[in-house]
Amino acid sequence: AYGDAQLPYKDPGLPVEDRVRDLLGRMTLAEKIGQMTQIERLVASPQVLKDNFIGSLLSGGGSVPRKGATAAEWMSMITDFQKACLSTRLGIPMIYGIDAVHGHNNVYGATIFPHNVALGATRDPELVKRIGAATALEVRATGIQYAFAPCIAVCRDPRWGRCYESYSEDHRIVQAMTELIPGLQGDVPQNFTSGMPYVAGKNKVAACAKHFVGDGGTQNGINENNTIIDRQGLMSIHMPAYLDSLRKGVSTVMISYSSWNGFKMHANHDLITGFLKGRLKFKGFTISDWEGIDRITSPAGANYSYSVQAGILAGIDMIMVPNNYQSFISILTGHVNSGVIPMSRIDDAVTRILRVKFTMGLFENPMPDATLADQLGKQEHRDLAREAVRKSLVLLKNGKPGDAPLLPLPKKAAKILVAGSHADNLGYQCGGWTIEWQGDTGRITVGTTILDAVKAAVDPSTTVVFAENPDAEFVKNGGFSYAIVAVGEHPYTETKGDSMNLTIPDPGPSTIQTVCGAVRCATVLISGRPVVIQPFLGATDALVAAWLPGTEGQGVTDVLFGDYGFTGKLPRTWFKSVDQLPMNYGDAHYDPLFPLGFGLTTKGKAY
Ligand SMILES: O=[N+]([O-])c1ccc(O[C@@H]2O[C@@H](CO)[C@H](O)[C@H](S[C@@H]3O[C@H](CO)[C@@H](O)[C@H](O)[C@H]3O)[C@@H]2O)cc1
Repeated sequence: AYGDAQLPYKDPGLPVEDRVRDLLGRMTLAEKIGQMTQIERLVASPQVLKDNFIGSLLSGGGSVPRKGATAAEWMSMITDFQKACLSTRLGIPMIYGIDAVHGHNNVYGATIFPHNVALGATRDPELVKRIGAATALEVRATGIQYAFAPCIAVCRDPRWGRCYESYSEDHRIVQAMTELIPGLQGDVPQNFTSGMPYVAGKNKVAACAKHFVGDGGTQNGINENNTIIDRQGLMSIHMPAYLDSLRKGVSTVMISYSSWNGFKMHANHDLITGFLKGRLKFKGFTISDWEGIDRITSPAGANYSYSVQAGILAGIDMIMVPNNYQSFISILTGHVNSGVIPMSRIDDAVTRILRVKFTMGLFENPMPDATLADQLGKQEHRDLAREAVRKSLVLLKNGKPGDAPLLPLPKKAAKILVAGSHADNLGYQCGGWTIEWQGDTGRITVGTTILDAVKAAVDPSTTVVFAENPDAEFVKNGGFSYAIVAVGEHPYTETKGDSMNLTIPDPGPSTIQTVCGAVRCATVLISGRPVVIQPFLGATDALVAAWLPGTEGQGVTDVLFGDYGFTGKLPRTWFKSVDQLPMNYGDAHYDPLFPLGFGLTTKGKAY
């Protein structure tokens, strides 16, 4: 065999397309299919990667080398897998993907940024770009080169369990927030051709616009369900952000579990091949969702042979299997050998995958860069997250009718009460997709709770009392100058978050009634979406929609105490009743409690 130097595909001086063509021409069918196969780390081993020529791995939600694993331990895992892939005949490096959807959220000690709904409330694309850049560094701190972000769903019904992963009900806001892509990947160069993949090197990561297309439009917000809308509606609401993503060089597009008018997206050749690849000229690679092709049939997996055929022929290039890779590989091999799937489809998929790997420099820098390990949870990133929290909070009420505004609160007071289930719970304030797939309760990682932040913010002479759910006597007799009450939703992810009533769990509402019935109070609502608030809206003096702020709770107190003013604007309509849903800005029956764009302001010392 040639030495490395003589292998054209290994020559970084050659144009990417020449390297792709040379390498593709050398590959066996097994090596090609291996590149199209993404497996979960839990079923991977160096031997499995070598034997099957696997081209990609992932961590599903919560899938970590060890609970609390350090950056070094992550890098060590990636290094072992990569060495195996590089030891194969052609030495094609693997790409490792993970859901870094609000920071590097699977990883202990990572900065956890506010979820997308909060970022939509900031109306600040430049901030989102900076978040992307910080996230890329923290992902690279673990040796990982690929993030399954941004989710550019346009959530049209807050009953959807993933609505907090959507920047807004307004596609224009979602389009603006695709700035996360150049943050993650780097800015595309001059004379860039829309649709080509782009990643600016080893401090950046490949991004993934998801979930193509119409994931946020399912009926009644039922996860993975059916988006019933005409073509004009699909193209005007759910598609625009994909055009922005392609113009910004997004390297991959993940296909949605949902259906469009009863037709599974994972089997939709017209939209994947005809529109995304044909009309929009997308040249990166498409990737299925987790068991996405299995779920083409009902029940899932009922006919995996058909699932493989339909998904690959629709134009999906990489399959997030993620576990039964032997079955996937043997069935796909059979389909090619029998002519059910033409080699040209396989070559198109592998061409796209190799194009991304060559473009991002993976052949030149396949291994983790240990010098980036200290980027994980870096204070500079936490400060950025704190800024994002400040800018995301939406002030819905500030003082009862006839009363003076309550906010900003004085830092100097004799004694204040902090109450509520979400006041001292880092897991609750981070929400789903944090450390565990479904999120968790308690001090799950490094961060600052709202209570921690209040204690740090107030004057040293101010006594801070915490009571999670105090009784009326306690509050009445406590001599408190005012109270801060933090309550809201418990963490959820995907289907587990689907809700038909959108109420917050007890004792949230009663905690508000009890505390605010006895002392002037500011309620901080932790939720992934608008929820039912009428039961306590009259009782509270002030009400702040804080969404899912993440680890940097000081962003909340920065605006509560007036160091900064409230500037956030609702990225979603706040309904009066769930019976109105779906109800979005522009609907004929639009009759909100608070409209899209609503947000009271206060003056802060800083601005
Ligand atoms: O054993 N069970 O009970 C069980 C239940 C549900 C499962 O379903 C699975 O659960 C999660 C387990 O990690 C997976 O993340 C996905 S979700 C999918 O994952 C991608 C990769 O993480 C993300 O980029 C996408 O944005 C997201 O839509 C799937 O729904 C799996 C197992």
